[in-house]
Amino acid sequence: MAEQREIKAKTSWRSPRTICIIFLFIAAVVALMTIAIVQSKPISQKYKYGIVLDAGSSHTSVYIYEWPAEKENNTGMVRQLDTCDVEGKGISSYANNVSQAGNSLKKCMDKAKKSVPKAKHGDTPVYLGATAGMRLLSMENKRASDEVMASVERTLRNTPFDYQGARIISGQEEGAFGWITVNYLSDNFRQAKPTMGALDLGGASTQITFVSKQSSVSPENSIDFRLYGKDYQLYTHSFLCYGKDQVLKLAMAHQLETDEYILHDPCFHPGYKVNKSLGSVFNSPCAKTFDEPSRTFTHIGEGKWEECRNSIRKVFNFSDCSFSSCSFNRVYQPKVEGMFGAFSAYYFVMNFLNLTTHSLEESKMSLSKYCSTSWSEIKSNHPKVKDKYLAEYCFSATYILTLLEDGYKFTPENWNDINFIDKIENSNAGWTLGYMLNLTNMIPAEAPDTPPLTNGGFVTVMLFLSMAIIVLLALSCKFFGRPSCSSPKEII
Ligand SMILES: O=P(O)(O)OP(=O)(O)OP(=O)(O)OC[C@H]1O[C@@H](n2cnc3c(O)ncnc32)[C@H](O)[C@@H]1O
Ligand SMILES: [Ca+2]
Repeated sequence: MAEQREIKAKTSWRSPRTICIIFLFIAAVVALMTIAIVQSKPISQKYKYGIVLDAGSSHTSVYIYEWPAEKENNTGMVRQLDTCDVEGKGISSYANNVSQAGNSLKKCMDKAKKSVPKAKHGDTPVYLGATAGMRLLSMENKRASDEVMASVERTLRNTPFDYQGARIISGQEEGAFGWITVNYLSDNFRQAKPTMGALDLGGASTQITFVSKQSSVSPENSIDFRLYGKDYQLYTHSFLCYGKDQVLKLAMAHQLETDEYILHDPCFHPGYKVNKSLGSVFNSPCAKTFDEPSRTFTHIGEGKWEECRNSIRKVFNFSDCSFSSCSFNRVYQPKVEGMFGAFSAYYFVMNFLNLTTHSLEESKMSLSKYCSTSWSEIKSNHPKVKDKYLAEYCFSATYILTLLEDGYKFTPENWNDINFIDKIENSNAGWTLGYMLNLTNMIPAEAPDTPPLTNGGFVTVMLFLSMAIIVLLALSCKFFGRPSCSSPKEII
């Protein structure tokens, strides 16, 4: 009897050992469930979408972005899902045929309807930003510019997407959002890495944006951002009329001042000879208007690189500067610092000429040789490239080198800090992604909360707790000696 009582006392669930095991068991189960709830996010990946139309001076592109719905504040999460190049020229070319401006976008918007899942159409914001071509049109003819914008707005409102606006963005915004894009795609914000500057060369304007330690003496060139808990002071400037199409007009207009009938152009290949209308040069507010725009002149190539560079230098004013330092045209610019990403026409041109990894001196030598090559040889070497692009590569690359070296003051020593880039992680470098991230509040000023454990830590804790539960279960079986825990043989 006494022995039986002793066994009973030993196996009683009130014994300190049993209470301890039960307590540990409950604690382990509670801990396991709490961690699972806190750590786990919904496993099904729900995506969100956004569409931005880049209505540039030379053409319009539609960019469709995608990101996991529950991770929108994590940088590096938005990716470019699809793009569509609108057929024809930029929307500013529809000044005399405004209704076609909106119609020109329809094919690409139909493509966007296929890229974004139907159920998400209504929740997908669509934005249109117009750049330098429309800035010039609005200076020249405000009414035509308003009508073009109204026409594109009508088309976008007629899509199933969530229309959020169509506007002409400022040069400052264009520069700053290009900088946000390249640094977001390089994950420089979240990792607090040094940022890279952004160089954008369009058809009608060009932008330079970078973080400078020198405090800005010119408020219109300065933008402050707080991103992911870090302050950034940006220097930015957009030069209207210094995109590569407008600068070509400026350079030709300068040369036509001496002879209005024949233009012997050192920036075009020997053997190039084309009759052009004066209007094709003087039809922009960037170049003075001419009295007889329909009269023609003969454009003759000479292929002399040194002379080409000298003629391009004439479109810059390097002399007057009322600040401690200037780029050109009396615009303040601190010394360039750090790495740079150069995109759009910088990339198209330097990539075509295989100059993206050359030093400054090598680029000059190579370009000098290329410019002196005859037009017939150039054409036969590149039968598939558009004549307009092909004829202009010598001019465009000479302009790029002059802008970077004489304009922005890059030197042979820091030339290789410039990376000529098209895409980063499959997304195009350009202002559109930064614009959308800003309008959807997807880059927070402060760093967002991170999960309490890393994935590795989470798995380790879960494994440990699971093993603890199994051990506790085994122990409790042993101590209570309950039949359900015994082997089938023992039960029999
Ligand atoms: O920023 P803005 O000034 O409004 O102009 P854009 O947005 O239309 O300008 P892009 O960057 O699209 O293009 C810049 C220039 O490069 C030209 N371009 C585009 N693709 C090219 C290629 O493959 N080779 C040479 N030039 C090209 C284009 O015609 C423009 O003159
Ligand atoms: Ca552009």
